[in-house]
Amino acid sequence: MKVTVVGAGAVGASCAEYIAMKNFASDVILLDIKEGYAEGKAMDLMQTASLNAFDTRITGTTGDYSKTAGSDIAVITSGIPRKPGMTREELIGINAGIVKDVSSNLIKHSPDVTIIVVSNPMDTMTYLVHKTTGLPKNRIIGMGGALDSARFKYRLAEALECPISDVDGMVIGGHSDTGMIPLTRLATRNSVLASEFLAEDRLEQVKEDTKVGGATLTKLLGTSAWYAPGAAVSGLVQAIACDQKKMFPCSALLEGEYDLDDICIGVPVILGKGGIEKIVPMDLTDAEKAKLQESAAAVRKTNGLLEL
Ligand SMILES: NC(=O)c1ccc[n+]([C@@H]2O[C@H](COP(=O)([O-])OP(=O)(O)OC[C@H]3O[C@@H](n4cnc5c(N)ncnc54)[C@H](O)[C@@H]3O)[C@@H](O)[C@H]2O)c1
Ligand SMILES: O=C(O)C[C@H](O)C(=O)O
Repeated sequence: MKVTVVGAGAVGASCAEYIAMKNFASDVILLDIKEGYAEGKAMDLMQTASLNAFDTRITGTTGDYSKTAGSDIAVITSGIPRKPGMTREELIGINAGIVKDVSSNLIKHSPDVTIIVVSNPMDTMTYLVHKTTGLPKNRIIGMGGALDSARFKYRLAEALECPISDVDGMVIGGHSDTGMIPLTRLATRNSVLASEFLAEDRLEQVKEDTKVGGATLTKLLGTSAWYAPGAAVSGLVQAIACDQKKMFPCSALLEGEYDLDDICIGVPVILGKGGIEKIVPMDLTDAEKAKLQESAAAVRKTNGLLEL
């Protein structure tokens, strides 16, 4: 199993590290345009192999796509991250060109690849890859909801004063400060609804803290987060590589599902060796349906800025 990670920055390197630590891939290729950067990150990570007991070979390259040839899965993390006070949508001007160029180079060398898009604004970058590459829709996946759901569970456990392993919850919708939809109505602690333990205003606070999860970290760190994003991507990669049939909310191209068409946005999907093997329908309330339509309208507005 060969996995390419484009962008050896904060998220790319974290993602490569988590993939290696899980020890399911034979090769990880790290590619960056900054001279020597990916080679340096790869060497540093390889020097953890004996310490962390993994056999995955991590190889770095400065822009040589021939090294990525025959990749089963590729992760696109190349592009600029936001600074405090910015929205993800403001990154479109620089990142759209990078993502378009990178995805076309990847496919030239790995025509059967499954692409996971991480670069922001992620839903729009995922849509861009659909519009410009011609890859089948099941093989283009945007990562956002897996991360947002992990942050939701963190906030739920904080409010419930319980271990994170006790809680379950999911975030659907656009990967943006305003577009995320943490499904508080369905959140549970060991099958008991979170609403049995938490007052409505506390659940509302959990929802709001989840939505600004990325912005909160960006303010604290001066740039956006990388540990949880890297871990979330590695989970998606593993589900595909190991044909796990695992369910994650991911940005998927919708063609009528959830009453949405020609848009990539976060909904629950099953990931296995076929990439997105199924888009899972959900019984949403009218209010949740309306929120999803509102979130989609915002994603469409950003998609409208693409030069396709
Ligand atoms: N979808 C998500 O949930 C999520 C989570 C975290 C970060 N992100 C996004 O991921 C992106 C990367 O974030 P980061 O913190 O790793 O940034 P970073 O600056 O640390 O790393 C980005 C890397 O991309 C490289 N790069 C730029 N253009 C390239 C090209 N054409 N080819 C190859 N490499 C190129 C840069 O040299 C740099 O090393 C940002 O757009 C960020 O907003 C998304
Ligand atoms: O917040 C960001 O800009 C990066 C990423 O989308 C995140 O949610 O951590």
